[in-house]
Amino acid sequence: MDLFSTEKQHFKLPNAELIYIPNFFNTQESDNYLKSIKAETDWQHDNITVFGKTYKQPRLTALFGDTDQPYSYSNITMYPQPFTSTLQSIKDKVEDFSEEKFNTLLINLYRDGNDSNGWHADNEKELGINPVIASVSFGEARPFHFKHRTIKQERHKLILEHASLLLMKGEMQHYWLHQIAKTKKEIQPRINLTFRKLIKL
Ligand SMILES: O=C(O)CCC(=O)C(=O)O
Ligand SMILES: [Fe+2]
Repeated sequence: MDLFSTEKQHFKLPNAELIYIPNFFNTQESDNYLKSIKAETDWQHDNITVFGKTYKQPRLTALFGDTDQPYSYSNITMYPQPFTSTLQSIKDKVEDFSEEKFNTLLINLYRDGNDSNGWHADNEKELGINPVIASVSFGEARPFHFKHRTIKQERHKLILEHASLLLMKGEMQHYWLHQIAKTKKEIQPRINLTFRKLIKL
């Protein structure tokens, strides 16, 4: 099922709340953000270990934070860099809209259709119970697939367009998995920023 339309969308799903805002930023500023974040970020290309085998992660990443608290997922530990003024101004706008405070930002760079992000939930302990995650997209539109862990007919996709904001809320990270799949299409790079709030455990 395709839930997408061009209007601001508020989806009330079983065990999740999703809010999608196309054109949260204007096109011109988003074009500039895409270029400057891509060029100015010190990208990492980490190894991940899945079922005992080690691979290069199929995308580049970077972590930014207000604190020096590291963030660990899939056997990777990332150490934050301080927010740049560009990233801080994006964060301010996302915080104003969402009425949430974030202290950590994970950025993904999907260089082309071979880059992806496999099925997972953002359910690390340091995100707390029912985290709000704010996800900003610049560049090539990519489908965001999400599926309920136990209600098998609950499988959806949302196209995350250039300049958009997606808020994931409620119990989403407990009951749902999400992914960005590979594609054979010739596509341009995409940058995704996920703002998170890490708590001290
Ligand atoms: O690229 C996206 O839209 C999703 C990124 C994501 O799920 C993550 O970094 O945890
Ligand atoms: Fe995620």
